[in-house]
Amino acid sequence: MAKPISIEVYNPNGKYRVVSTKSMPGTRWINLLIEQDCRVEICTQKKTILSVEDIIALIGDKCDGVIGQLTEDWGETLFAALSRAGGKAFSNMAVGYNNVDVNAANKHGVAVGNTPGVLTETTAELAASLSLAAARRIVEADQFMRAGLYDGWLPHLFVGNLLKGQTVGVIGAGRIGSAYARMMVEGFKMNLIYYDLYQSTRLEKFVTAYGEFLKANGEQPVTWKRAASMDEVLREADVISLHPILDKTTYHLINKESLATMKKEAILVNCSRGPVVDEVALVEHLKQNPMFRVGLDVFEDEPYMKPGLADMKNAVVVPHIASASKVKLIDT
Ligand SMILES: NC(=O)C1=CN([C@@H]2O[C@H](COP(=O)(O)OP(=O)(O)OC[C@H]3O[C@@H](n4cnc5c(N)ncnc54)[C@H](O)[C@@H]3O)[C@@H](O)[C@H]2O)C=CC1
Ligand SMILES: O=C(O)C(=O)CO
Repeated sequence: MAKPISIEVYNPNGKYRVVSTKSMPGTRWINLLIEQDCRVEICTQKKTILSVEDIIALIGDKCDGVIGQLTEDWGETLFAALSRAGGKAFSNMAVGYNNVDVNAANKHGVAVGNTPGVLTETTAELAASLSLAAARRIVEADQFMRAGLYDGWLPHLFVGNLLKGQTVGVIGAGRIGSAYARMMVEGFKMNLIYYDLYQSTRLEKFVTAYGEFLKANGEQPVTWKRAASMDEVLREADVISLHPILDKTTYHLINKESLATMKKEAILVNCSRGPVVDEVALVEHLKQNPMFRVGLDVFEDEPYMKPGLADMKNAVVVPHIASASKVKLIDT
């Protein structure tokens, strides 16, 4: 029997009981639920990742809906528990929903929601930040400075990769991948090569128009290419950013073989989901190729990194913070 879990309650006499497994930013979502006659219970337990047992205890005997997080395993066990408690809706506070077994939810008559579109720019901006940090060796240089090792300017000190005129490769040119591509093309005048199951006509038009603008101003125009295979992107791009969904087709999309296909001095960025990259193979590749650099927001076994990754100077690692940005507050 799981221990009772601490909660904060809003609108205790509401007709529908809605549980949120975590406190979330702002109050607008709470007010919206209250307007719909919901009693809102927010889990305040000081534990970053709740277990299935913890969530079953939160659901209890009567629960109409749950708002959950990407760190939780929403499969058969939880949807069965929610359905037994009378639950009809589950909302994943995330764009990616690889942690949710939608078939199990359907089987138990629970509707599933996620948050597509709200993190497009913030995630693309972090991917751009990681691309720059890796290209210009920002973290290594920062550590060198703080260690008191800087004893004067030198022509070869922390030479990195100039992005202008290089090729950016995007794998998964959906909302986030396209936003990232636009930033890199427009911001750094990079050429684009992308691979996706679908054509991104808007992105192609954007690069064409920007190329024409540059040409009209006497500058080298940028170009785009839709690759027929992922390997084409891996072979040709200097910076490769991963933005597909995580499913069976993208699990370990980047593995020993695909890493070997990339340029020796390429930069790989992952802001999608950790298991898109075989992290053990990546660590080995980083060891063998010191000029190959990587920027990672997500990891295969979050919150852990595979052995050796933390020691690699050619890796920039941040703890899944692509969504962690503030916009002008609308409700305080
Ligand atoms: N690091 C973070 O904090 C965040 C990560 N994400 C991740 O980013 C992912 C993408 O988000 P969006 O761009 O909004 O989704 P989206 O659905 O607009 O784009 C995903 C793209 O991947 C493509 N794709 C699917 N399978 C593929 C394959 N086998 N090969 C190549 N392309 C493939 C799809 O056709 C689609 O264009 C989410 O599913 C989520 O996992 C999203 C938000 C924040
Ligand atoms: O929304 C998502 O998919 C995230 O990864 C949020 O950080």
